[in-house]
Amino acid sequence: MCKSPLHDFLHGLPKCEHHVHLEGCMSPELIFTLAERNNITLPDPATNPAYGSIAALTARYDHFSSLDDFLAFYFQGMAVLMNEADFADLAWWYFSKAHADGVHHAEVFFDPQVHIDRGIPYETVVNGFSQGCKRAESELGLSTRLILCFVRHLPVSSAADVYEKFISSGHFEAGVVHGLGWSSTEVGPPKDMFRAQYADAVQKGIPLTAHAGEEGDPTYISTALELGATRIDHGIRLIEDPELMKRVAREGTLLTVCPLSNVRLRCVPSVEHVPIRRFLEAGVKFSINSDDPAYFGGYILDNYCAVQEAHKLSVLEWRIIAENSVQQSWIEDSRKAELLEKIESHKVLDCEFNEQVGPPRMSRLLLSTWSIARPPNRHRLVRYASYSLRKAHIPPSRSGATSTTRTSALRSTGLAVVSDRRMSTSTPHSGETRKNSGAAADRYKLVFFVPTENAETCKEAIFATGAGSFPGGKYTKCCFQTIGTGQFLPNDGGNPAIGAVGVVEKCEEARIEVMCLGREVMLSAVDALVDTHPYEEVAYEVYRMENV
Ligand SMILES: Nc1ncnc2[nH]cnc12
Ligand SMILES: [Zn+2]
Repeated sequence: MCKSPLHDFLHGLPKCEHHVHLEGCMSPELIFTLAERNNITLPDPATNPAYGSIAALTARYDHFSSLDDFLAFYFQGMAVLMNEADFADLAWWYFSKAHADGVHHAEVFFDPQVHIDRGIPYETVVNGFSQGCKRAESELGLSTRLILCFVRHLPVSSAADVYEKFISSGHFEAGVVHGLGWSSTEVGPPKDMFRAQYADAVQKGIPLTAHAGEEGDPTYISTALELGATRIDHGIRLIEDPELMKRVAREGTLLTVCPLSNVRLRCVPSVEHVPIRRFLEAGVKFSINSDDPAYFGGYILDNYCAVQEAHKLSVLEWRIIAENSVQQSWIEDSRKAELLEKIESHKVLDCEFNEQVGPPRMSRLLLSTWSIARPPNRHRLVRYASYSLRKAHIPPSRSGATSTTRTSALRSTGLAVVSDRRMSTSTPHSGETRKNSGAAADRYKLVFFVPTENAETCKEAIFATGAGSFPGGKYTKCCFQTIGTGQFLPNDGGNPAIGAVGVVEKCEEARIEVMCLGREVMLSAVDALVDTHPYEEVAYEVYRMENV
C-alpha cells in the first residue's frame, strides 16, 4: 500500500483498464506450476539461470534492460499455456485481481500469433480467454473487451493469417473480440507493417489501437494514427513532438499509459519522468494501466499509487483521469453512463484524507483539462461542488456526514451559472440568469466558445472591462485558450454567421477561460462578449469560484 493520503480514494475510484496483456499476468509461480502440469520443459538453468527457481525468475524481472529483453521472458512464460482451461484461468485470475483493485471495465490484449506459432489453435486461445471474460462479467459485474494484438516480431504473413481467422470466425460481429491492436518489438520492423490489415479493419468499423511511442520516437505514433488507430498504447514519447501532441489533444485520442512498465523497461528512469503533468497540461487524455503486471511489479492500483506518489495529483485531477478513461472506453453509452455515475458517487468526503491543493494548480487543471471530458452539465456542476467542499476544509470527523449535511454544504457553495445561448434561447443573456446566481461572491470564471478568427477581438473587448486582471494590476490580459471543434445545426428562423440553415456546421473554435474579479466586471465582460461575438447565439458559461 502506498503512503499517499489518497490511497483509499484511489483504491475505491472506479477504474477502467485499457492496457493489460493477459499473457503478461503469468506470475513466475504460475509459469512453474503450468510447466509441470502441462509437461513443458522450461529453459535449462545451466544456460539461463533465471529459470533455476521461482525466486530467481522473480529476481530477474527486476533487471530488464529493454523491451526486447523483457519480451524474451514474456514469450517464454506464455509457452506453458496449452488448454482452453489454462487461458480461461489466467483471464479469471487477472479479472479477480483487477476487480479487487477497483476496476469496473477492462479491455485486455492477447497475442494469438505467438500461440498459433507453437501449435495452439486460434479457437483454443479465444475460447479460453472469452470464457474468462464471461465469468468476470457474470460473477464480478465487470464489463470486458478482448483486443487481438498483432505482434511486430513475426512476419506480416503471420498477422495476415490470424486476421483471416479472426474475420472468418465472425468473432467481431459476435462481440467475442472487440478490436485490434499491435504490440511487441517496436523499433526495427517497418512502422506501418500492418497497413493492409488496418485498412481492411477500418472499412469494417473495427476499433483499432497500437503500441507506439514506448521506445520508438513520435513517428511511430503518427504512423499508427495514419493507419487508423484511434488510441495509442504507451505514447509517452509524444511529448517530443509538440505539434503531434496538440493534434492528439485536439482529437481526443486516448493514450494508455503504463508507468511501472515504463520504468521496468527503462523507457524512463522513474515514474516522475512519465509525462503525466505534461499530458494533463496539454489536455491529452490518458488512462493509467498495468501492461504486464506479473512482470513489472504491480497491478493497476499499484500504478495509480506510483503516479500519486510521484506526481501528487489532486482529487479533481484523478476524477478527470477516471472520467476520461470511461469516455474513451470501447463500450456502449449506457455502460459509460453507469460508470460515470459510479465515479460521481465516489465522494471525496467518504475518504479520510487531508491533501491540500492550492488554487493555482486547480485553475490550471480546470483550464487545461476540464474541457476534455465534457460530461453533461450535471456532472460538471457536481465536480465543482466536490472541489468546493474540499476547499471548505470540512474536517475528517465529518467524513460520515449525512446526505443532508452534504446537500446543504453543496448549496452553500452557490455554484455555477451555466448559459448556452447558442444551444438554448431559453436562458437569455439578461436579468434572470444574473439574479438567480446567488449571493455576492467576488471571483467568477467566464468560459466562452468563439471561432478562432474572432477570438482576439472578443478577448480584447473582455479585457477592456477589467476581466483577466489580477489585483494590483501586475498581471492583465490573462486567459487560457484551447482549440477544438464547435458544431451546430442552424434551423428555420436561424441567421447563422457561419454555415447555412439545414446543414450541420463544424468549425474550429477556441474555448477561452477568463477570471473576473467582482460581479460587475463579470457582467460587463459578458456584455462585451455578446457585443463582439459574431454568432447570433453565443455559447458561454459563468462559474462562481470559491475564495480561498
Ligand atoms: N510493453 C509492451 N510493449 C510492447 N509489446 C508488449 N507486449 C507485452 N508487453 C508489451
Ligand atoms: Zn503493452
